[in-house]
Formats: sequence, structure tokens, C-alpha cells
Amino acid sequence: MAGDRTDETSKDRWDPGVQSYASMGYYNPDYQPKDTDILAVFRVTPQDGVDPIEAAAAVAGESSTATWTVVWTDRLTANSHYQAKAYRVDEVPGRPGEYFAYIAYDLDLFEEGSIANLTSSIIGNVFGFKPLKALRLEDMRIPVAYVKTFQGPAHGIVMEREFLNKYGRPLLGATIKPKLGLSARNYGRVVYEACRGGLDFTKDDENINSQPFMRWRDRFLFAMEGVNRAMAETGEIKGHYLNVTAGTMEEMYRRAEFAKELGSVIVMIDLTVGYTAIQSMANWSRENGVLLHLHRAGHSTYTRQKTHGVSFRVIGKWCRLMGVDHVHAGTVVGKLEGDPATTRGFYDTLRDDHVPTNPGNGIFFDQDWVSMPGVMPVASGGIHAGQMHQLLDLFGDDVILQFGGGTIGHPLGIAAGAEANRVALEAIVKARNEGRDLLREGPDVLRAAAAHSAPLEVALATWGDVTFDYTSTDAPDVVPTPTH
Ligand SMILES: O=C(COP(=O)(O)O)[C@H](O)[C@H](O)COP(=O)(O)O
Ligand SMILES: [Mg+2]
Repeated sequence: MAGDRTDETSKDRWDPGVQSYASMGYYNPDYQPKDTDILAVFRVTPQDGVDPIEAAAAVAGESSTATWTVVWTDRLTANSHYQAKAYRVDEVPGRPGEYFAYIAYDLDLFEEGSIANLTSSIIGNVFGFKPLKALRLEDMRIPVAYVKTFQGPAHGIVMEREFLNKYGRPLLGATIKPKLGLSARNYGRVVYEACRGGLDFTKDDENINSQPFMRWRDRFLFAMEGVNRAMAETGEIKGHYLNVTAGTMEEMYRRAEFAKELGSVIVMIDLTVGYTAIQSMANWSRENGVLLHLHRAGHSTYTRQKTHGVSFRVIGKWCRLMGVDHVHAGTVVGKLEGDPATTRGFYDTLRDDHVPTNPGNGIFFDQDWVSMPGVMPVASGGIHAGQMHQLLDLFGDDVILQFGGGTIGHPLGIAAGAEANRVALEAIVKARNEGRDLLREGPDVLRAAAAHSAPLEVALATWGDVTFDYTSTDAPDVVPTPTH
């Protein structure tokens, strides 16, 4: 990067050599973003001595048209149209050395309906840029014109409820444990017990694909046998998320076809398969009438740290565009990272049709989804029946609450673990519907329900005091309301 902006002002834009990005037009405080622009806000931490405005301009440059030196071929394009513009740079309150840089990208820079293309620009080279100590993509505004080029969720929240015939309450699930090592028949037994005990779904874990101890076809057969037996006994629709994640697209389709043949209502993939594979599986899922669950495996490697990477609120937006029906979005109270306000912002982004700017929840821009269906968020990771009132208060009805250890670890067995969760949920939903104050009265409501349910009583005795109280790594900074 060519030093200070003022050094460059004497140079003509087209003089050869290295020039500051700001002087090449990548910083333009007068720019008025258009309704069709893609907007991004980055948290930029420049190296010591690097001018923040120049750093913001460099981010705009490197994530759109620029390279490190003036190139004469810029004159063969409508450069000022194609170049991204940093139009606003704010210091982050209370965090010296960090800046929010707002950048506008013309829609012409992106291929329709391709998250791979969008991300190759926005998070392509720019995160390794030497003049920056760290860079984080905090939020994006996806213009309606671009939203409309994506399929969106294969089915979405409303259709999922219609398929499953389940309304007015969160859905319940469990991840089968231990994560690895069970044989197919024993695995199917866990599915059966959890589903007959009262859960709506069970789930493959993220790292269960087709290992030597249990090949995928055997797992699918025994899991579906468990689902079918539980459906026959309970008269309810049940499902097991069959993880079709594999080394190639061809193999994923093969596994998904077999899941469909067996009558599974749902298949699952991991975020590790990549954006293009997710979009392809979303198309397959809509085409075949099968729900698509996405486990966000790997996301914390780049979403968790405040100063570098990509916020999950952005990944959540991409997931909605890519077209999954479910995505893990955090629990707040469980074992994994999740500041309450930040997590609330993820849930709004996934579910609501219009998401207004809300800096308190980390939302920097208004986002319109123009009736694109909502994605069902999944709260999973170290949760148990004793937190049911908090979970309903935090997330409302449109969420899947997944208790893995909190079902399968129940002292009276797996079906009892499932029953404890179902009884707790129904008691808390009833109390909510009667207008009771969940946070204040929730523990009493659970205790009263446990008087008639031995499984719930044992669950509360076993886990009632378990909490995960650690400082969050990703709480929102209080920022001034953005103008765009
Ligand atoms: O296996 C589990 C949870 O198991 P348990 O219920 O036994 O803790 C999931 O992989 C995590 O929830 C993923 O995290 P996230 O949902 O945050 O992506
Ligand atoms: Mg897991």
C-alpha cells in the first residue's frame, strides 16, 4: 500500500506505479449507495501507521477490481462503475485501532445465484492483505435484486410444519452419541428410543459419514427402521437427519436418493461441503420434496473471533440464499459460543421477512427478504430440559431444540430422556400460552410438571444446575445507527 493518501494527491490517477487506493477512487465519502448495490461492513484493524481511510479503500479495492499498482487496462473498462467504494469509515467505540468500513459494490460485479462467486470477491484475497492486522466481515446488505436470483430454502419453515403436521411449539431433536463408533444396529436403537420417547427428530452428528465402523447404507437402513417403528407407535411424523456429506457431489446425490427411497423426510449436509455443493443439494431437496438440514461444522474457525473472519450473521444470510431448510444458529445457554444479543440477530436474519437495522443485535443494515421462506434455526449444543423456559423465551416457536447428551445421557435411558424433554416443552409452552412469565416462573412450572413425570424429575435432578457461564467472544459493539 502506497503510504499516506496525501502523498498521492499530486499524482495523476493514471500515472504508472503504486498509488494509494483512496486516490484511485476506492474511497468516496460522497458516494450514495444505490438500492441495487451490495453493501458490506468490515471491521478493519490496520497495521500501526496505516491510515484507516486508506486501509478501508484498500479493502474495497482488493475485494473488487484493484491490484497493487496502477494498470493501464483499467482504462478499457468503466472503472469507476466497477470499482467498489468505501463510503464511510467509523472508529469502533471503545476499541482503539479498529474501524468499521462501509463498502458498496455494484450488482454488476456478481454472477446471479452464486454464493461461490459472491464470496470469491468479498472474502477472496482481501483477508490476507499485509497492511491489515486483522479483518472481519461483520454484515452485508443483499439487495432485493440479488435476493431474487437465488432459489432460497428448499421448503422453509411454513412448509416444514405442513409436511410434519406440527404447529405451535418448537420441534425437538437429538444428536446421536457417542459421535463415532456405534454399529448400525445399535445406532438404529438410539433413533428408535429417542423418537418413540417424544422427540420429533434425531440426527447424525457432523462427523458421521461412512466410516469403517458403520457404512452409510447400513446406518440409513437401521435409522429408518427406528424412525418407522417410532412413527407406527406414536402416530406422529418423525425423522432422522441422514447425513449425506461425502467426498464428491455424485456420492452425495447417491446417498440422498437412497434416503428418499427409504422414505426419509430429511437429509443433512455439513457446511464443510462448500457453498456450491450446498446450493446443489438445496436444488435436489426442493426437486425431491425432502427437507435439508445444514450443520455449520467448521464455522467457528472463522466466525468466533471479533476482529478477524466472518460473522455468522453473514453466513446465516448466505445460508438462506443458498436454500437450506435448517441451520444451526446457537443456544446462548448451552456449551458453545453465543452472546444473547448477537444470537438473536442470527435468528432474526434467518426467520424474519424484514430485518431492520439493529446495532444492539449486531445488525448493520435493513434486510428485505421479499417473501423468501425462512430457515428453521437449530439450537443445539449442551442444552437440557432444565433450560426449557429460557430456550422458549429466547427463541419462540420456530426453532428446533436439540438435546444430544441431554437425551441420551438420561439415567433412566434414552426414551426417558426424550420424554423429559417433551414433557418440559409442553409444560412451558402451555405456561407461555397462559401468559405466565417464563423467566420468573419457568423453574416452578418445570418442577410442577416433574411431579407427574419421573423422567423430567430425574432430568432436573441430574442436570438442573448445569450452566456454561463464560465470557462471550462476540458481543456486539454499540455503534451509531448507520445511514445506509
Ligand atoms: O453434536 C452437537 C451437540 O451435541 P450435544 O447436544 O450433546 O451437546 C452439535 O454438533 C453441536 O450442537 C453443534 O454446534 P452448533 O449448533 O453451535 O453449530
Ligand atoms: Mg455435533
